[in-house]
Amino acid sequence: MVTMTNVLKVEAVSRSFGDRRVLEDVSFTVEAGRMTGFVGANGAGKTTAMRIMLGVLAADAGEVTWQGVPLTRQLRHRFGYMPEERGLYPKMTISDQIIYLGRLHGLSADAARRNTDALLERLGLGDRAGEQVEKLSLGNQQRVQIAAALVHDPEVLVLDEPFSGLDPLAVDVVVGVLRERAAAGAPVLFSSHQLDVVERLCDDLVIIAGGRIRASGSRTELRAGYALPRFAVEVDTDAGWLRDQPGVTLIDLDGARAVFDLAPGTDDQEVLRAALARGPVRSFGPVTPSLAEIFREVNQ
Ligand SMILES: Nc1ncnc2c1ncn2[C@@H]1O[C@H](COP(=O)(O)OP(=O)(O)OP(=O)(O)O)[C@@H](O)[C@H]1O
Repeated sequence: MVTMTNVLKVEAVSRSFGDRRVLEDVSFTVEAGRMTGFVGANGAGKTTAMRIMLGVLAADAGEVTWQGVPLTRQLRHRFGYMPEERGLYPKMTISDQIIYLGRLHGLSADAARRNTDALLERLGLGDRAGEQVEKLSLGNQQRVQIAAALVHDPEVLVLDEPFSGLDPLAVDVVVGVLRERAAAGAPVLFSSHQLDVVERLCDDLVIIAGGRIRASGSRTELRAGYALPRFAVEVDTDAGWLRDQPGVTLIDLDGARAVFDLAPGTDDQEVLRAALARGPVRSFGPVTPSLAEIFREVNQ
């Protein structure tokens, strides 16, 4: 059962490099059983925050807790971490490498082999298991990185750009694997620049810009919070009459389809009735902003 304390919590974390403040009072939570997308422009501070979460880098202030307990080396050992760049051993075979990492995390030889075989199979690398890592394409090396993060059945997953370099089919496979981990109760935090993937995948979102958290919460809440008073309508004939409709600002008109904003206090049903009075209405409703639109607004 997921309890309230089953969260990975970043609390008031700040970090500077020299006199440059890179993270400023950063707080957010990653809840068990949920996929949390961490998005921000280049240099926003995602990698720095993730490195602090994994103890690779110290915070100047603030702390990171798991189930209410400040992170220790021992606790972090039970985490799965995919850094932006992990040095894989180029000459080692893929399976030896993953087994080795599993053993490092305390798995028995049997368990390490079993998990490695299953993961490599799942990630589409089953028939490459005996090959050296350096012989793999970048995308396949990325799959090995994912196997490396997951081999010890971690309690918590923190993944920096797990989808970069993957083709769309590989993205789907990795999405499936991560969803399973979340469904089994792990909090999963992942950063990505592929907003379409984040939009499809995440339950919760954390948006960072210039080292500060600009928005966080469930994807549904965030989208609702940023919803503009914007509507789309599709009718059978030209929708140009909307120009003269009180309270309506036409944003886009494409023949029978139109997107428009409503002035505060204007009843959308009034506009619908006006449309119906002119003939059939095929669709009518508010436009929910995409993650890309929210992201642009936050970064303005
Ligand atoms: N070791 C370091 N020394 C000095 N500055 C650093 C160091 N690591 C990161 N920075 C700076 O901190 C800022 C945040 O970098 P970070 O890598 O966390 O961003 P990011 O959001 O992960 O970016 P990207 O999407 O490009 O990977 C950048 O301005 C970067 O130059």
